[in-house]
Amino acid sequence: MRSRRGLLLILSSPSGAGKSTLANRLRNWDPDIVFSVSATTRAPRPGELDGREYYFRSRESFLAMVEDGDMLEHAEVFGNLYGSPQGPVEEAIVEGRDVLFDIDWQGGQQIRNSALAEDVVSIFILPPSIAELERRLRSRDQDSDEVIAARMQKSRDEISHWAEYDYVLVNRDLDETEMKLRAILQAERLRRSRQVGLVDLVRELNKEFGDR
Ligand SMILES: Nc1ncnc2c1ncn2[C@@H]1O[C@H](COP(=O)(O)OP(=O)(O)OP(=O)(O)O)[C@@H](O)[C@H]1O
Ligand SMILES: Nc1nc2c(ncn2[C@@H]2O[C@H](COP(=O)(O)O)[C@@H](O)[C@H]2O)c(=O)[nH]1
Repeated sequence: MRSRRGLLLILSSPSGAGKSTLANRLRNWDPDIVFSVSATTRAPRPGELDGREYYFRSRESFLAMVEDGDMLEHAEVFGNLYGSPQGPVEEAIVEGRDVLFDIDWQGGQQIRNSALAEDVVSIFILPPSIAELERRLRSRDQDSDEVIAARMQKSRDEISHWAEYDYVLVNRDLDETEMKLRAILQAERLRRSRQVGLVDLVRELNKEFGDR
């Protein structure tokens, strides 16, 4: 067992700013991080696998999970339901493993207002410009013009929640943003660790002072 509870690292941003890309990079850097696989009623994109990117569920089965109290948070985003299953999150944090969420501002608010609030570190990712946000959504080449237009329209609303987050990063250069994310995670881990050996070390240091 590790000397601290795992932390809940929440990434939010307008659609296309780079959350999923950054989340994948962070997981490659530290494979011990648990990614919270959300459930959604959205249809899978080409290449997405059930249980890897999302648990793809019907509306009925999603609502049954909510009804059974199995969701830590859930929200309607761009006309579909999305939610974070609670069980894997609780398991991970008692094991001292950190959990990474790629969720919208509504989910971020719900987790910050939950019993797990003390474990949360929240990060908002801003795009460098609206034109670049649209370019990224188009470059992903996975959504129709209609879906992209709807996401662009909602981006203003998502961005209006930036100040609710502990950290705000502008994702200009991917390598630079990844380094900043790593730095935040390392600092927050240190801040929360109980530093088990510290009391003994300080006793030793004081003893050395006494011997001088
Ligand atoms: N700093 C960057 N510079 C250039 N392209 C980027 C940068 N960050 C991400 N991208 C690209 O932008 C596109 C959108 O990124 P991504 O899918 O990670 O966004 P997202 O915030 O997870 O979107 P959604 O909320 O819709 O899931 C991808 O094609 C990704 O490769
Ligand atoms: N509140 C929640 N929001 C979620 C969750 N999983 C994903 N999301 C957000 O939805 C949008 C769209 O995602 P996409 O995969 O369809 O592009 C994006 O902002 C995600 O962050 C969740 O469990 N809860």
